[in-house]
Amino acid sequence: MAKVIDGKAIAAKIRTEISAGVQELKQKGITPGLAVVLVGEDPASRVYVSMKEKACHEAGIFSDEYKLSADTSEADLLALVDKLNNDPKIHGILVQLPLPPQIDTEKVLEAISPLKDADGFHPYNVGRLSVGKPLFQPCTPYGVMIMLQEEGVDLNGKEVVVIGRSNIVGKPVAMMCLAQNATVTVCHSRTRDLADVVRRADVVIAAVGRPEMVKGDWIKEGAVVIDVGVNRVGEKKLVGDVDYAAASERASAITPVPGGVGPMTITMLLYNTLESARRTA
Ligand SMILES: Nc1nc(=O)c2c([nH]1)NC[C@@H]1CN(c3ccc(C(=O)N[C@@H](CCC(=O)O)C(=O)O)cc3)C=[N+]21
Repeated sequence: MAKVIDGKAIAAKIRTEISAGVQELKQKGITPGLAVVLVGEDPASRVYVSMKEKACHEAGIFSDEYKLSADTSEADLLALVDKLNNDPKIHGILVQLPLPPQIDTEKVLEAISPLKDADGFHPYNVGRLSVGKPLFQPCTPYGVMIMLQEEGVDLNGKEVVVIGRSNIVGKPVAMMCLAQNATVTVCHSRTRDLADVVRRADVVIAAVGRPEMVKGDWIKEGAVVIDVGVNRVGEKKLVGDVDYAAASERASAITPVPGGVGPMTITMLLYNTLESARRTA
């Protein structure tokens, strides 16, 4: 039976360190500040935004929330981003995705100052990561790397298989694993014989967004399984991208959903905001 990697516990430990860092900075007269911008009424997004606000509050980080109506124009959103870029109280800016169709997402992400880009989605920060000189690293993949580190998983020379090639998780986590000398394979919907590719993996990182797509018999005996999926099935139930029960029979360690990668995502957002404030000090 696999060891359960307790994301909540790791997140709690790191949040304690972040709170201490925040207090230290406050003594120098700087309060880290995060601006979160939500456009529209998507109920899931609202939940995430309030979780971020609560987490900031607990860590002593100033948080400023902007809730804009679903019909907000691109120009109005760009004007708000510009205002936040120039606001000295704000060290991190996050524009919650997805954005409504009248707004060009790339344009907005590129308008955020790369020095306040707490999500790490600006092409400047994407480039910094891919040349091995990261400034802001995207929160979910960063959280995955911290979990592996906390579990004592050494990636040097290991086979990592990433399932999913999104800009938010798949691509950046592949870069991060490469930086730690893993042999990285990135799979996607066109990958042939996906099950066989996954069977090679010492570490599987599933980030496709399809409930329980990764089957237990795809997992090599003793592999580490990181499940980034957060799929709502039915009214309330949350499941990952991995068939957890079956995969646990073969893996040496596995992240649950919920309580795995999710809590780490918000933790790394707090961390990025703190680091950004430190850089201004
Ligand atoms: N610009 C931007 N940055 C984001 O980081 C971003 C975003 N847009 N849009 C939406 C997604 C989603 N996201 C999550 C954060 C925490 C949990 C989390 O803590 N989940 C808990 C469960 C929460 C529940 O029960 O719903 C868990 O997995 O244990 C999940 C998902 C950040 N996102």
